[in-house]
Amino acid sequence: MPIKETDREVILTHPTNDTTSVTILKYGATVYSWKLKSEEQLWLSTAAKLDGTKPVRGGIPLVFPVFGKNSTDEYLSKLPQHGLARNSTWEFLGQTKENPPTVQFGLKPEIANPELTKLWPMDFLLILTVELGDDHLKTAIEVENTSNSKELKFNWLFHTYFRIEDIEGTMVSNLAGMKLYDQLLKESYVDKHPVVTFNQETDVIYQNVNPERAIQIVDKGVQIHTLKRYNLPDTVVWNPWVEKSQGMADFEPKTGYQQMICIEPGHVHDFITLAPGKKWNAYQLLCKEELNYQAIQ
Ligand SMILES: O=P(O)(O)OC[C@H]1O[C@H](O)[C@H](O)[C@@H](O)[C@@H]1O
Repeated sequence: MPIKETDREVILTHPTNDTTSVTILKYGATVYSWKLKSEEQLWLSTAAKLDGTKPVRGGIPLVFPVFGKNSTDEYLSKLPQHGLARNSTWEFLGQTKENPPTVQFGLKPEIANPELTKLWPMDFLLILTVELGDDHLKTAIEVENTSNSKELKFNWLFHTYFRIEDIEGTMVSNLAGMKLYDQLLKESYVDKHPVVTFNQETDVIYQNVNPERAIQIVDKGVQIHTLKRYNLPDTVVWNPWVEKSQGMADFEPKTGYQQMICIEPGHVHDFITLAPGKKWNAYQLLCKEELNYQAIQ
């Protein structure tokens, strides 16, 4: 059976290769494992909570309707960091395609975390589509404003934790020349480095990253992950390094920062505003590709 549903999660196995699979927790509709030919592609903390008591530390948490902690909007400012989608149990809507196996999950205020919808009383419908290819994983989101009178203002982001061998031997390509906001320095500048490398805590938001650029994670000259995006202009690059990892109770092992890098495509630099009845769509596609330095023209 290519699709297995339990109370807690949904597992898709590729019909022509049973060593390729994806596991999605209903809590947060969080993809927490993606295996390609038996090899795990995503990082998951060994202390991650999978019981719905906390957002998952690892995999692909979904960030909506606000990225980070907002301090200006009347309602969004009341929500916890990264909003309510990752702390709500989504409804499994079933399978929509046999091959590549594709499933959908839905979230609306009636089933979302009631403590949080009380703070942000908006009408919305989210549909997450997860497609497991034999060589890719695509996660697509549709946001619908189901109100007939009020605008819907939101951010969206796929908080993707990639598994890597060694952060100090890792480079991220094709972000060169992009403007970024450094969340630690609280400063904006243009990144002129040909590739991003890591030797300390990193928390930056690249803005308006050309949609045709594939972001590649390169380990000692070898491409290990390629990330493509549709309708997601911003990209957050995050590694907590030593001290920040120490401070996160659900981040284990404490040396785990060496084996992970978050590359998070989203729309977070400003808000999307949807008129009543309108829909907005976006996706990320994770795959493997030849090295292609598009940033160096
Ligand atoms: O600890 P969390 O709420 O899951 O957030 C984890 C991280 O998410 C993003 O990458 C932000 O840019 C970081 O500032 C934040 O620390």
